[in-house]
Amino acid sequence: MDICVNNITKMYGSQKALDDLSFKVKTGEILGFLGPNGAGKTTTMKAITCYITPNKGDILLGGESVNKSPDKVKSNIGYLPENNPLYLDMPIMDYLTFIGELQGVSKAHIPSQVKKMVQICGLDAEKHKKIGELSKGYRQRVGLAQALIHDPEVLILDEPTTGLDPNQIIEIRALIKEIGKEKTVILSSHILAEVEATCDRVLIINKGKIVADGTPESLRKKAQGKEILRVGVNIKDRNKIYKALSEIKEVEVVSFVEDNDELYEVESHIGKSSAEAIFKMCANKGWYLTQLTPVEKNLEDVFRELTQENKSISAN
Ligand SMILES: Nc1ncnc2c1ncn2[C@@H]1O[C@H](COP(=O)(O)OP(=O)(O)OP(=O)(O)O)[C@@H](O)[C@H]1O
Repeated sequence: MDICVNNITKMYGSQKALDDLSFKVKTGEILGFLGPNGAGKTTTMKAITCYITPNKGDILLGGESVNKSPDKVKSNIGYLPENNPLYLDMPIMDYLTFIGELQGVSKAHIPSQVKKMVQICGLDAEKHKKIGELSKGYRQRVGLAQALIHDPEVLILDEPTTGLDPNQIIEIRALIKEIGKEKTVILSSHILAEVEATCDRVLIINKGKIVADGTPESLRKKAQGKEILRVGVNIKDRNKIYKALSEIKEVEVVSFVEDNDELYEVESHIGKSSAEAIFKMCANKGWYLTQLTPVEKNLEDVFRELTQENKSISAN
């Protein structure tokens, strides 16, 4: 089921939490929603799930509007809110049955749906425990199970791995990827590795506006701009190498790499590549080239660049 967010603005008093925000998510996509604290991720998710009403704009889920048909929209959404609020005194099975009833699953189907969720979310070994007796990772699984109990087509997950240990994070990410094969998923995070590991596409939001949109790979490439090469030359006289590299016409900046007296970082002029000239120069001089590799910006650099300054890129 497609999601179309059309020009939504949300004000909290005089504060603009969302500023004319628009984006689309296609059926079957896992979209990572990234942004620093206060960027507007939770507000966007609450608007999609009809928990808040935007001051302007509309959101369509499979063509149904959050403004005109909120009940229809809600019936198609599974939501795991930030901090995963759960009834700690309830046993897992009772809790899932209760949520199934609230979500309008027919009485006849509730036992089989609960059983299915327990199986999909890997809760079988713990299913007779009270929620308060579970580890954080298992509580998160219960949160996912409650979001999925009515078999929604869209899943909205607000920071689903917050507070989990590294093993639990890997398990929950794998579970989300598996679920995402059949559902449209939006997942918010400020952990870059999370969206890289789980999502097909990334939206970066800052101050209520989209500042980047694309696959993790395409965003990295777009943000790359200039070629940066890591160059290794096995010659003791560093200044001699530095001077020779600096004199190559395609090269703009040469830097020493700390803690390694064989390595240099070479930045080319915009639109130029220095790799061939560096290779030829070393061959001509009889210098042994130990490394010539492009330095890739990672998503963390892209994120920092885009959320510190008012830049924006689209990699679609
Ligand atoms: N109920 C509210 N009343 C007033 N301001 C709010 C309310 N909810 C959110 N805000 C403000 O709206 C802005 C966006 O908040 P939001 O919670 O959507 O950000 P976020 O990207 O989810 O942040 P975080 O990563 O810290 O959870 C923030 O400046 C926040 O203080």
